[in-house]
Amino acid sequence: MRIVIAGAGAMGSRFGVMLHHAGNDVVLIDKWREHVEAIKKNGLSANINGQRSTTRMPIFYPDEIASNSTPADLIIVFTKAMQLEDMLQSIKPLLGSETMVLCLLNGLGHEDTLARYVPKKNIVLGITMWTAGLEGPGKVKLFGTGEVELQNIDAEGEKHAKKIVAELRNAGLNGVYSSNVKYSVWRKACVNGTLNSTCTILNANISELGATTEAIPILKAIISEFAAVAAKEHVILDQKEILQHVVETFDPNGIGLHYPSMHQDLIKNNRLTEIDYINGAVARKGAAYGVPTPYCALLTELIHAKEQILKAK
Ligand SMILES: NC(=O)C1=CN([C@@H]2O[C@H](COP(=O)(O)OP(=O)(O)OC[C@H]3O[C@@H](n4cnc5c(N)ncnc54)[C@H](OP(=O)(O)O)[C@@H]3O)[C@@H](O)[C@H]2O)C=CC1
Ligand SMILES: CC(C)(CO)C(=O)C(=O)O
Repeated sequence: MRIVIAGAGAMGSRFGVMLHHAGNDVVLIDKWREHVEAIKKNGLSANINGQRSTTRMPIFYPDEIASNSTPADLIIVFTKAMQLEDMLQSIKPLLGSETMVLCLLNGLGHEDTLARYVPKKNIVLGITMWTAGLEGPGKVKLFGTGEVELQNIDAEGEKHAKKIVAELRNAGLNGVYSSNVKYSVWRKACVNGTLNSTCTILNANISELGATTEAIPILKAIISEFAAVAAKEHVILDQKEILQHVVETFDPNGIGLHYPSMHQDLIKNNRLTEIDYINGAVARKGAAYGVPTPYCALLTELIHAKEQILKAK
């Protein structure tokens, strides 16, 4: 399969490396200059569960995409939520009538952005519990395990979405076809809504947060706000099962030692965060539906305040 990874940061690098090793023709697109130059010169260096290896894959800046490029079979977008629109604009030459676009970004509402650039029959939406971190330009750290749940958003796309699941399984990425991706997205948003902003404010990894006596009451309160807002959109969340799913992430032998991507963005890299697409989205929707969301609203304000204190860009 000719696969383009649009946004080859931490997660794009993970998916790029694993899909390349499974025999796909993988091309990376990114705009972080030092990272792109390092990969062009030395390949992508990955520390995979303690074993270092180098993978050579073509990488381009968005402005290097020629207007007469051959369309990709599959484009996996892996920017931050607030960068998605710009990326979709840049990759227009790679979008053919048969090009499927898979979006696994954290947060809510990406299908609306995608639908402005991609026909609905070609959009595949999903979530992932894989993790990844950048060690520096051209260097990624890929620890632990994970899976991908995905589904076409239009009935016409089902055959293609199932083919993507097979391709992800072949690459060891543990693809699963979701029968209700809207539910999967809200369930994953609960994971990010409980872990990402809290670990960022507390400067803690997931296990450290989980070991505090405050963790469970805070998690329960946040999940109940997500559930009340999701119900207004006809998605009925199983709060007990979701709490259990989040508690499982505390395990240090799983992803417990991971610092959520929001922590990597703000504390490690001084970057703006995706808070407006996670707790911020729930607070906004809550206000519109008349549903109180005090935890989500406060967490959003605290993260924005921290972005300002740290002068994040
Ligand atoms: N990291 C993790 O463990 C996990 C992350 N996620 C989600 O996956 C998504 C990606 O996260 P992550 O990989 O951590 O993010 P990164 O910041 O590591 O990677 C995003 C990359 O895309 C590049 N980029 C953004 N916009 C453009 C553009 N218009 N043109 C070209 N390149 C662009 C960025 O460049 P630049 O740096 O110059 O902006 C950056 O290198 C997010 O939604 C995140 O929440 C989900 C599960 C786990
Ligand atoms: C790994 C996980 C689930 C942690 O919240 C994540 O999605 C992230 O880091 O953004």
